Amino acid sequence: MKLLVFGQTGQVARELQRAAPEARYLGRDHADLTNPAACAAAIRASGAQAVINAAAYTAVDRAESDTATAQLVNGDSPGGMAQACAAQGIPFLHVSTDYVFDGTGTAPWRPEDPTAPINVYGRTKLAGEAAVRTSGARHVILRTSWVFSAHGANFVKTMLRLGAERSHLRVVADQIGGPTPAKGIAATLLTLAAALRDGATGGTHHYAGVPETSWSCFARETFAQAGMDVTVEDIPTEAYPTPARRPLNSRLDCAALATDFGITPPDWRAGLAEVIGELKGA
Ligand SMILES: NC(=O)C1=CN([C@@H]2O[C@H](COP(=O)(O)OP(=O)(O)OC[C@H]3O[C@@H](n4cnc5c(N)ncnc54)[C@H](OP(=O)(O)O)[C@@H]3O)[C@@H](O)[C@H]2O)C=CC1
Ligand SMILES: Cc1cn([C@H]2C[C@H](O)[C@@H](COP(=O)(O)OP(=O)(O)O[C@H]3O[C@@H](C)C(=O)[C@@H](O)[C@H]3O)O2)c(=O)[nH]c1=O
Ligand SMILES: [Mg+2]
Repeated sequence: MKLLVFGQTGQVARELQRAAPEARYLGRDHADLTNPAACAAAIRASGAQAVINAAAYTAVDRAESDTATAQLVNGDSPGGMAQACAAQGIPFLHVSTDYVFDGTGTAPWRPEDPTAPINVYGRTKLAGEAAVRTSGARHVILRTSWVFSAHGANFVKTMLRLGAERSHLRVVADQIGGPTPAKGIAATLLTLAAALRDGATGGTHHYAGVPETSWSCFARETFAQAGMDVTVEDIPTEAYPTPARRPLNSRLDCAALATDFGITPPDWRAGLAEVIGELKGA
């Protein structure tokens, strides 16, 4: 299958490159997501049989003050890509986030549950979802959460960096979710791209790591696996002020993906061991 991917340097894009090196990857210099028309034109010129968008504006705090850019990248360009896919008659796969939910309650969010983002990043990602759904393209919107890998910026790498400088860290313990290895997201996207090509009905699906955990427990497991002697103090969200509000309940119910496609949630602790091994080898 001739596959076109938006994104080259991001966590998911890097894992896609490993799993599907034959696909074509467009970095910022080839397709700038602040320019929706250019993204659509890149698809029309590509001759691709399916398109994956693995690029996004993911700086959650910066998005609060850089709203227009976040909206173009997360909202408008995915819409332009999906419309171009609809016109070409090819499927479009898009990645979204737990941050489209408001984080109330403790039940895992199902794909059809009401969305109500509480920060700019989440609102712009939700706008992207809506634009993809109304484009007329056969599509999958794959929501995931708390992505980590050996590449790019993520919580694991932040913790390893801070833990090398300090023996005591304070980390929020009341935001609960599923850390997700980028490698598993890439494999899932490739499986779904093949299924769409073969005529599967798409829709909105959830894919996140298990078991559910807090950021502070995620940090502790990171230090345990890395063999670092760092104590992690549990703190409430209020004790770690940030420009963007973050949902307390980021649990994603991934049952539909298993029922429809046989894809089950990854154990993030195994994914973490792989990533730490990769970082140590680097
Ligand atoms: N990271 C996370 O924790 C989560 C991510 N997601 C979603 O998963 C998907 C993949 O995220 P992830 O791999 O972590 O992303 P990263 O933050 O690792 O990388 C973002 C990618 O988007 C690219 N990008 C940003 N702005 C532009 C632009 N204007 N034009 C072209 N490219 C641009 C970046 O390119 P450059 O290097 O040039 O800046 C980079 O390749 C996204 O849709 C994201 O919303 C969902 C849940 C959690
Ligand atoms: C560095 C640090 C962070 N924290 C908190 C802040 C925050 O609540 C939590 C995680 O921090 P991050 O900056 O990694 O979180 P954030 O960038 O908001 O992560 C999110 O990114 C976007 C793209 C998504 O789609 C989400 O699924 C989620 O992964 O940890 C501490 O409590 N102590 C610390 O020392
Ligand atoms: Mg971040």
